[in-house]
Amino acid sequence: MALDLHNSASKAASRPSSEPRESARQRLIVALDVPDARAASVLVDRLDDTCTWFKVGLELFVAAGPAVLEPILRRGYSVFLDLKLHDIPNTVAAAVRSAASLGAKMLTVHAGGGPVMLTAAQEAASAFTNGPQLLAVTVLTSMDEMQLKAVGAERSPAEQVALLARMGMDSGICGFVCSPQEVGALRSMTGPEGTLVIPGIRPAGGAVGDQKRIATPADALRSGASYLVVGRPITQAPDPAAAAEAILAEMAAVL
Ligand SMILES: O=C(O)c1cc(=O)[nH]c(=O)n1[C@@H]1O[C@H](COP(=O)(O)O)[C@@H](O)[C@H]1O
Repeated sequence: MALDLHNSASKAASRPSSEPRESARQRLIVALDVPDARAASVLVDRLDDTCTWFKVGLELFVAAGPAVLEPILRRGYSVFLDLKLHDIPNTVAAAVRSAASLGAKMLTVHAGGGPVMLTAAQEAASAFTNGPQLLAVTVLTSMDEMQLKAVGAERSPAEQVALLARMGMDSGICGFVCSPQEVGALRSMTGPEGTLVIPGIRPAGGAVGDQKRIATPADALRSGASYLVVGRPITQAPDPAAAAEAILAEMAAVL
């Protein structure tokens, strides 16, 4: 069922503002990287009040389908649909149209798909009044210089991110996903109106896992991030709500 909840009261809007924790809460996106809708529902329950955004990515979307967004949206959360679309322009534009009515506020495409694909995706998204904002994923935070070389990209991650972001901007896109290490440079390129969504967030001393280009929540915000995407440091913590609160406190301290 198509949902249009953009005009309904959001979690953020329905609560009194108590800056700066409230500001932090509105900029924290928790990645629901779980295997099924039941696990997602349990996490959303446990994290209530610690964030206003959830990210639905490939693991959950492939397992549970578009219907998994519905209960999250009904509870007033904003949804970032992270499908990282990357295909020929016609196919990506069609997928953007299919995703546009699901109620998500942000949707990812891979910048590596090239300028024609990005332009087609942006044109498809722009045709929807309440469609999602497109975010172009630049260089995955799990890639370092060696892995970039392995796929034939000779530039450093920072140079490659800048090249892809420039290409995205030329295609009409003003939202990007990059690592916290490039967010400052991208902020200079986009100015204040750019939406910079930043994964690769690791509280000091926490497990890094497969991420390569990382920084702490405070450093990412200081460098100019609009939103922080956090998965395992919260979702795999023994007490996810307490882990989220600690990240909110760190964010709030620099806001
Ligand atoms: O597009 C993304 O969200 C994304 C881009 C990127 O470059 N790196 C990255 O980690 N992500 C996503 O951000 C989340 C990070 O999860 P954790 O590493 O568990 O915090 C995952 O859901 C990734 O799919």
